[in-house]
Amino acid sequence: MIDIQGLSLSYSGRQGPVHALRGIDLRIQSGEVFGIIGRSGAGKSSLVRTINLLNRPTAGRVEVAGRELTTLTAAELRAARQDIGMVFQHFNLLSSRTVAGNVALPLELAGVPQAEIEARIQPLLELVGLAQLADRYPAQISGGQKQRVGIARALASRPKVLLSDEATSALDPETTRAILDLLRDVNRRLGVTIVLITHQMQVIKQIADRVAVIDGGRIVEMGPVLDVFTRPQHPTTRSLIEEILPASLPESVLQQARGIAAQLPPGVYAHLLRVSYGGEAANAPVWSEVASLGVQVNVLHGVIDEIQRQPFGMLAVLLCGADHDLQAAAAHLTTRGYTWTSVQETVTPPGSGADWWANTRLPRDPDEKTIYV
Ligand SMILES: Nc1ncnc2c1ncn2[C@@H]1O[C@H](COP(=O)(O)OP(=O)(O)OP(=O)(O)O)[C@@H](O)[C@H]1O
Repeated sequence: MIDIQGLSLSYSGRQGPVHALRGIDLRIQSGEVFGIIGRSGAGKSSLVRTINLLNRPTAGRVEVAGRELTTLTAAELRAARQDIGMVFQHFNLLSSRTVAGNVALPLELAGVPQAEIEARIQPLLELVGLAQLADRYPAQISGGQKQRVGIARALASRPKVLLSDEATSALDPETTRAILDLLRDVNRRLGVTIVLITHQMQVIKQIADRVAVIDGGRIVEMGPVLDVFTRPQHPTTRSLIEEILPASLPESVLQQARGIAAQLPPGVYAHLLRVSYGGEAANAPVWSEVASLGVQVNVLHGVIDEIQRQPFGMLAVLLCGADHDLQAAAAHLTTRGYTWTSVQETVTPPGSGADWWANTRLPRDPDEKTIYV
């Protein structure tokens, strides 16, 4: 549905050009909900505004619904944009028009006959749950309701693609969930492809099928959401996921781990792991299997949730056992499709010194210091 190749965009700034997009390649399938996430300034808005050519790229091509947009004349582009609806963070409603009047506006501008406009408006308002508020003005409705108007307006021209630029960033968490549910519903019922820009992993987790992580105008990681959550590869992705389970374990959890570790008999070691898993991997009775290897399991902290109706978990787990049993336990987690990293230094009991850890020979994750300590 969307095919982007070699897309670059530079703005002219006071101190020379600003390279907002640097060679983006992206293919989004028909019917997908595709999330694009990144920190402030990463290039998200630049990218989404280039997909409907509100920004004209410096280089590269943008194909939407089979049409290469950069080659179209102004009139052809206006026609092509009927296939692309857009939802904005701050709703962009006309305060002088009612809810129904706002939804009708793009159809009026496109010259759709009045009778057809009236026939289209009511089903749209019903779809977004605003059938009773058609005659209210924007000042008389809530933020969530305003965004519902924005979504109905974006759908009025029956687009194939809906671009959502931080559509929920101005809303509270509960309203955010409701609006994301609505977008999911629109995607399923109408088959509209949705491209969703956000800086929040929670948003991606709730609604997206696949996600691209953008950083410095480049896509640094891309994949199905569950894979990216359970096996993040890029530091930016990892830091965005920390929104779900923070990088620093609470001091109380570390104290608990230290307390347990301090009481272990000679020859028994403690190893604090941060473990993540998702999908099929959640079906196995992993912790009882690890326990049967002679390793004590203490789940100290974490989240268990779902992504795309599949189980997903991120846990801080203290494993205690003999050296070779700990190694077997870690290998077993890997076999079962769990990913893990060590949180070592933080649980070393005071006074035990380096030797205490030197005796545990679990392989160390090279990134461990940058992640979960
Ligand atoms: N009109 C402009 N002129 C010059 N530079 C711009 C312009 N718009 C954006 N930029 C710069 O381009 C880069 C990407 O900006 P963009 O707005 O796409 O990022 P973003 O990821 O959407 O950020 P945010 O979440 O803060 O909106 C930034 O360095 C920004 O300062």
